[in-house]
Amino acid sequence: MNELAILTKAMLQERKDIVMAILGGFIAGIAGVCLFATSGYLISQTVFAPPLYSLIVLTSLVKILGLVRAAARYAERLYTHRATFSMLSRLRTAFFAKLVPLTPGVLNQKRSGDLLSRIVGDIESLQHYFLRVAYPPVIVVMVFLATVLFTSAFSIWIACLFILGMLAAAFVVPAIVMLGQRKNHGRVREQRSALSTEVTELLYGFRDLKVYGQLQQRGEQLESASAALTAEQQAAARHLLRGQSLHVFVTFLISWSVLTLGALLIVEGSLAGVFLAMLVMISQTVFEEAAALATLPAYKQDSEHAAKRLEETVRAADVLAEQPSGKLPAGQAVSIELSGVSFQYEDEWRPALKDVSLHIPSGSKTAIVGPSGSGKTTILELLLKLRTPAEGQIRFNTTSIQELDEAGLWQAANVVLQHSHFFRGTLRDNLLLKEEAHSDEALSAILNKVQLPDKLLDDMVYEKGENLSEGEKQRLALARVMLRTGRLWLLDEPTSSLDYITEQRVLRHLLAQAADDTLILISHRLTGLEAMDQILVMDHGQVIEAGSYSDLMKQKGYFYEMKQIELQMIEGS
Ligand SMILES: Nc1ncnc2c1ncn2[C@@H]1O[C@H](COP(=O)(O)OP(=O)(O)OP(=O)(O)O)[C@@H](O)[C@H]1O
Repeated sequence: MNELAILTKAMLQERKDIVMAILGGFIAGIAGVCLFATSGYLISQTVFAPPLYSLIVLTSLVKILGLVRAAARYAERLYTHRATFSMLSRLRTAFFAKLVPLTPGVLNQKRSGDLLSRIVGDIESLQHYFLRVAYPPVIVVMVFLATVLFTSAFSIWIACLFILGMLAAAFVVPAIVMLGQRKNHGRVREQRSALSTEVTELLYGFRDLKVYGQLQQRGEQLESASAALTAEQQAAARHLLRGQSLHVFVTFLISWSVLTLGALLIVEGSLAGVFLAMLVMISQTVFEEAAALATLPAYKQDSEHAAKRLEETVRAADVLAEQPSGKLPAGQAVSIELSGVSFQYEDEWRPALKDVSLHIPSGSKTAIVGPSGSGKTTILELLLKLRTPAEGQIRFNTTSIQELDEAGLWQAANVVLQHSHFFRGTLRDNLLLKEEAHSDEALSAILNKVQLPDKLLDDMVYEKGENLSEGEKQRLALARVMLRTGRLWLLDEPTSSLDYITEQRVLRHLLAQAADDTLILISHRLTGLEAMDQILVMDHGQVIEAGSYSDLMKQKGYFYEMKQIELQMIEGS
């Protein structure tokens, strides 16, 4: 199956362990059959009061076979599990490698809880494919053929009975299980996604839900999702149990049939009575090996469904697989040109950007201002190749953005997005996200520049920066970016939560560092923009005014109006 190609590839990569596992499984299976056959024969032999040495040989054989079986089973378990865990780790890595390039797109379409459940649950389900789908039939066939060959030496009829029993165990029982499985196909997985989604939403929105008095209602929703998952899991477990019981029933049916047929053959004189117990014991052991076949279709369907969902999640990655190799010139400031750029978000009725053309000279400082929703952030996202324009061209120097490798672009840009993420760890860990080498002195100097002199590098930061104020988060994000050496700065409202004085101090250091670099600053506030070479004013996805601060003030257009309103508000407050 197409969806399982990645799994088959992972299995091939573990072929050494798989061969060892098959060898161990075969030896354990055959040793088990021989052990019970010998025990049966030993029991029958004792009736004839055989010489002591033959009893000693038989009991020793039983002991040796017991040991061999245990050792081979241990080896089988060791190698199958080692292969499974290595495959799981390969699958996770392969899935993440495909997921990372398309993360912005995937996150738009999928709820994060669903994505989490796919990453964790579905990949884990794939471990069953090797352990419970691909591997058991190989062992069953090998052990069974050897057993049938051995049995046929005593009675061809009993060998035929074994074949009949195996057909029932390998095809009829799994087919019955499969029929039942169709009914609850994928329901456990869907319920797990639903629960995971509820949990993440509750965790992310805990504070807001509490403040708005919605916590109880959400808690009840979570409980009902949990109960639904438990019910589906119980139904699936009951179904598997029914399959296993059916298999045990077939095993006993065959054992009784062997006993009856054997008795008839003994009466007929075509089978020596001393072998009857041996054949009955063999029938019980050889079908024990085939128990895994009863649940095989259920696991097969489950693995295929998991593989399909994972494939759906990363399908777009194949489209994006070919990455251009162009790079921004290292150590040089770049110019940026947008000509006739339009962009519309999926499922949105109006474009976020309409025919935007602008030029940003290399080494210049540009501010983009405009009302909320006017398309400022969208421009940055297009420049970072997080989104692709529907129309128009974007060029860095003379190179089209389509020819640039996105990783190289991110490497060359110093970016602060509207919401920076903070991880649980020390302040130092959060500053050195890229594992760049910076001394503690350099880190402390940066903390001073962003007006956080009281913070210590060993201070703990909680998950998502819970113990930091919004202003502190913004200053730490700026400190992070100021530790980088890129010559292109893309800053999306990096100081919106700072008071005016702190903002001006931080921006002064930042502009000094970026003196010769190309810098784009998105700003809601219009204060301090005198230092910018040009200001682009946006409204409804278009650049409606462009020029230096003094030009725009002289024009007395939209920017001038906005400035007057801001001044009135400052005076009024
Ligand atoms: N992920 C998205 N999916 C769909 N529409 C979006 C998405 N992000 C933004 N938009 C829409 O695109 C338009 C431009 O948004 P954008 O974030 O670029 O504006 P902005 O000027 O940066 O706003 P703000 O100043 O509030 O950050 C808005 O109408 C917004 O609703």
